[in-house]
Amino acid sequence: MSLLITNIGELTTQDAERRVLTDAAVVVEDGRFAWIGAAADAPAADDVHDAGSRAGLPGWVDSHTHLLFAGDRSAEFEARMAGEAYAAGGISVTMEATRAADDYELTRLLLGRVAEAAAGGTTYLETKTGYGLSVEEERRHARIASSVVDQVTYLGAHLVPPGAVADEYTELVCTEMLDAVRPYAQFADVFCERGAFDEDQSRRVLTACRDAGLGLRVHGNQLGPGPGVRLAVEFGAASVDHVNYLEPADVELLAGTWSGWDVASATGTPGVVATCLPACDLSTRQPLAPGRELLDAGVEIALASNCNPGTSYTTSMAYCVGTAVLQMGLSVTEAVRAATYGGALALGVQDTVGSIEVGKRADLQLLNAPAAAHLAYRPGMPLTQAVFRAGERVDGRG
Ligand SMILES: N=CN[C@@H](CCC(=O)O)C(=O)O
Ligand SMILES: [Zn+2]
Repeated sequence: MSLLITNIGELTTQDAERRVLTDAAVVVEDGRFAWIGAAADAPAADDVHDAGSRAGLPGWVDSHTHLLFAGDRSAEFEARMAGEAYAAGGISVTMEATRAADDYELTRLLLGRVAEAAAGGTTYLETKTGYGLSVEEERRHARIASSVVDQVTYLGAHLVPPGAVADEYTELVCTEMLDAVRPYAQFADVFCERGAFDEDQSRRVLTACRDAGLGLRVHGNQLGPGPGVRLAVEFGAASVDHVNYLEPADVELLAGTWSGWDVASATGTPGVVATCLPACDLSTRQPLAPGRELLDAGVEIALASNCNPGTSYTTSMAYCVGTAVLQMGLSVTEAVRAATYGGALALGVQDTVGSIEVGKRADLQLLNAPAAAHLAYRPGMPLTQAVFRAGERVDGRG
């Protein structure tokens, strides 16, 4: 079966030339883009979807989420809005609630959040463990997550659970817990921050997970300057996430990892992606990550929702894109790229998703708007009209 999506008023491809086509069409065959061009030249297909002159763009690639959780932390949020600082310790509140939820309940909650993300245009999703924090619970969460999302990141090193001794827990994360989660995960992560894991503990986690064959990422420089970026670069991590407090040396280190990459043609060897999480920054009252500075230094950035109950309870990538344009100094094109191709780079799947190119998975969203600029021009409006993942509608409206 082939599908022609035609009458696309503005098509933002995010291909190597960053082409934006007008009056465009795409043909999908076997779940992949088989043809892209002017609507007037489009070949026939078995099925036709008329986009009604709407704007089309790649589906969002959300490269940083913590979707597997139960419980509510709105009181903690309210306290923060009244002036309290965010502290890593809140993670244990969610740990308790999540441990208490059975498989059925956790799967139901996860599916609901994935459906919400899809309705908002997300077509590729990563999620992390990190609310289990025991061998059996981390295994259980990884198993459930792997049956629902595209990629699972092992985050046993999210918090030293209450009552545990930091060095003993770190050893568990590096041995028995890692073995238990390994079959379900593609990446590993560590929350390298004051109140979570220090530099030495983070290095032990990254070493063990790298030796177990997992790709690496780091939660770094979120609550203050620290060693997160330096460690991510040292270990050749795929991404370092948060990056709110960067010293000039951190930006330089990150830029150095991109020396073998040609930004203009998106070819070469990718470096360490800096993942900015604007919804989290606003919800924790941290300075917004310096996305503009990073781009200007030649660093590829990603935008992600960081959906979690503590610091960022939203799956809305459109909100992140709008904020990046309105408050971080990115152009609409740069923000859309960071939320699509940038996310794909952070997850190592840029050859498969993240742009509209022949051969890639047919992940595309249509907006109830004539141009992608409306994402920032009309902030907060529910603009997503239709979402295709591998050529199939996933927005629940089709
Ligand atoms: N910073 C670490 N982990 C999450 C927050 C987790 C929580 O507070 O529950 C984040 O990415 O912001
Ligand atoms: Zn996170």
